[in-house]
Amino acid sequence: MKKAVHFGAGNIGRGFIGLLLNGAGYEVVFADVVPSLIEQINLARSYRVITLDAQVETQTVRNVRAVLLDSEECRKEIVDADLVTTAVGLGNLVNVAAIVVDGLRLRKQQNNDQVLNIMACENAIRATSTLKDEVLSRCDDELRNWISSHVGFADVAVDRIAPNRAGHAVEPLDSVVERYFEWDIETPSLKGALDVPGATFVEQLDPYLERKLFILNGAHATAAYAGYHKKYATILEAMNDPEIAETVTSVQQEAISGLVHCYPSLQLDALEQYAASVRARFLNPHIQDDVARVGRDPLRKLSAQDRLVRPLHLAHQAAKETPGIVRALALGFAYDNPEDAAAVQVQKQIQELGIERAVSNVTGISDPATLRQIVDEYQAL
Ligand SMILES: NC(=O)C1=CN([C@@H]2O[C@H](COP(=O)(O)OP(=O)(O)OC[C@H]3O[C@@H](n4cnc5c(N)ncnc54)[C@H](O)[C@@H]3O)[C@@H](O)[C@H]2O)C=CC1
Ligand SMILES: O=P(O)(O)OC[C@H]1O[C@](O)(CO)[C@@H](O)[C@@H]1O
Repeated sequence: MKKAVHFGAGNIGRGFIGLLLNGAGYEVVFADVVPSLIEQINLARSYRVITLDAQVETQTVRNVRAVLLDSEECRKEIVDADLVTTAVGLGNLVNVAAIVVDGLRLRKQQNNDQVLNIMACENAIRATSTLKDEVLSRCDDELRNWISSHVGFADVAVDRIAPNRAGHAVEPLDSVVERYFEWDIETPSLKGALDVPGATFVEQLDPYLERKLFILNGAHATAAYAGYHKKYATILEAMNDPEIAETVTSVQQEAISGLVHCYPSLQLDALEQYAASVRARFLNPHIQDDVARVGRDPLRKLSAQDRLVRPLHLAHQAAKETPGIVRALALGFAYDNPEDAAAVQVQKQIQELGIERAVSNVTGISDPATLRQIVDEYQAL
């Protein structure tokens, strides 16, 4: 049986990646940093994935095990794995990289000729490439050369909303998801054959990845920050507010104008259909998704290469105005949730540096006119 080591046994790890890999015939070994989660998985050896929809569907993922991230067991699991995947949060990839390097060193020592593919399923531009850089920076030349001929690092886009479990899950390991899913895998970087039923294999990932990150995640973050501003607890409540729904639609339209300009392979009609389907997914009445989950870590979400600032630049390249994204960014800077450590850091910057310098620091935006628009919008909130 093929074996996958998946780092991060959280919402998307269990509810999407683990589920699909199990369906593709892999034994899935989860690696996580939470000992109680490891114990629960090893005790149950299975878990449920519940689809939140008009017709609730419950699937059981069997034949799973778990190991602690920083353990000998975890390093050894990499020696004979066919696949390594992650869904740990972009900032945690550095910790995964350190363990993966140790595992690859062991794999090389044991003369394992079998090729391995690695995919980081994080919401970010080319997260696998980020992981690859972290891995290679920790290797000597010999290991680096071996890796280049034996290990494929394929960038991916993952599209499925796995909301907070609270309010939905019954059993401790239940994972809850929406019905829709898309997993796009960039083929040229793969080593050997990879067959995951349900995944989409593409030659060039960027259009797929940016379409998803901007039209879904950028719009979702907008709904979260606008919802928080109006004191709504969930995305559903926020999206039922016509003013917020209008801002979300504007953000999507501005992102689309930049995407069609940048990627001729993307068709306007198809993008508009995708955007409408995304708004319908946000309005799924069976999902209570907290604005705090969707808006989490604004320091990352408001940064230069992420879901709001990058589409803003693409739209500007297409000579389009961006009032929707400007408002979304202003709302992001107004997200002063004291329970979110990154939001607290953003607020600290605003207090210490003033709003204009904080916006420029966090977003990397240097154009004075754009900065002015964001600051004016923030001050008018
Ligand atoms: N929830 C969702 O709908 C989707 C999430 N993603 C991405 O997947 C990643 C994870 O998101 P969620 O599953 O929602 O978060 P989560 O918080 O539910 O799960 C993350 C898991 O990773 C574990 N973890 C943290 N650092 C680790 C490390 N160094 N090694 C191993 N495990 C570690 C945590 O203990 C937790 O169990 C994020 O990058 C997110 O952007 C992507 C698509 C959909
Ligand atoms: O996981 P992140 O990057 O913090 O952002 C949350 C986003 O990711 C998702 O959980 C899945 O794409 C969305 O529901 C939400 O927009």
